[in-house]
Amino acid sequence: MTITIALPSKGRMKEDASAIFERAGMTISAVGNDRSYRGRVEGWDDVEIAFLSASEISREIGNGTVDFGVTGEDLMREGFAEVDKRVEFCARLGFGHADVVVAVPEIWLDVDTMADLVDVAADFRARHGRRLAIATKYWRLTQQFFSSQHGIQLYRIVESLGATEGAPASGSADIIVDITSTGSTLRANHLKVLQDGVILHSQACLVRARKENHAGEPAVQAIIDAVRAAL
Ligand SMILES: Nc1ncnc2c1ncn2[C@@H]1O[C@H](COP(=O)(O)OP(=O)(O)OP(=O)(O)O)[C@@H](O)[C@H]1O
Ligand SMILES: O=P(O)(O)OC[C@H]1O[C@H](OP(=O)(O)OP(=O)(O)O)[C@H](O)[C@@H]1O
Repeated sequence: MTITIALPSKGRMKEDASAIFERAGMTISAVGNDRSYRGRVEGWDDVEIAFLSASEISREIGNGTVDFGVTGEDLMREGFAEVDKRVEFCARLGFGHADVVVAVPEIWLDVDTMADLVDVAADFRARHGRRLAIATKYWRLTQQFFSSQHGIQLYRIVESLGATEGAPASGSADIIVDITSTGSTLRANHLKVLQDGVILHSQACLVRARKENHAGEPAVQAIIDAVRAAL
């Protein structure tokens, strides 16, 4: 059986992902020329590498079209409901750290916690004639956190495809749910993270698609063991 591992072909996780495999004793070389989207691993003849973007990798693992991948936990949890039934998070790799957070305008002086936001959402329609609007590209994580965990039902998600932090200032939304690492983009846009507003601490993970043909396949466990030993 050939085992396919999807690794980032570009973007912020590319270099660190390759370095982990190198340390794991799995040296990757491109098949054909340097711009090829296929690779192989020296000494591991039954393993092939597919180079994809981090977001494509999460989709391919969730659909089971690749066996393993390196991608952000946020992308997996946003992409698939009940993701732990579909995939196994085999290892947290120690890079690509970012938090998915709820952030509100700094000038909302009396809003510091999710409980405060529950009150704001409840009053919003009476005060403003419409529901609280949340800009995000993380609509699944937002719905789980607001509706299931905090019982907030009165809100509207405004899907954002970029520059989410600008939405409150431009008036297209009241608050945001987005990723932050250094916090500088939030500060530049006069937004603050709620004290209990971290939805997910994300980082790059080695993720395995739960596939029946993995049982009894020694190379599957060998890959997991090699990567864990490299951490
Ligand atoms: N400062 C950051 N901003 C955004 N994502 C970050 C940051 N730090 C780490 N990440 C993580 O990087 C991953 C996204 O990486 P990247 O933007 O390279 O991939 P992508 O979404 O596939 O790229 P593209 O949008 O170009 O297709 C996510 O898992 C995210 O959590
Ligand atoms: O907390 P910080 O360190 O400021 O990082 C957070 C910002 O970085 C990312 O945007 P980026 O400009 O990298 O582009 P992207 O959304 O295309 O990844 C992300 O979408 C945030 O806007």
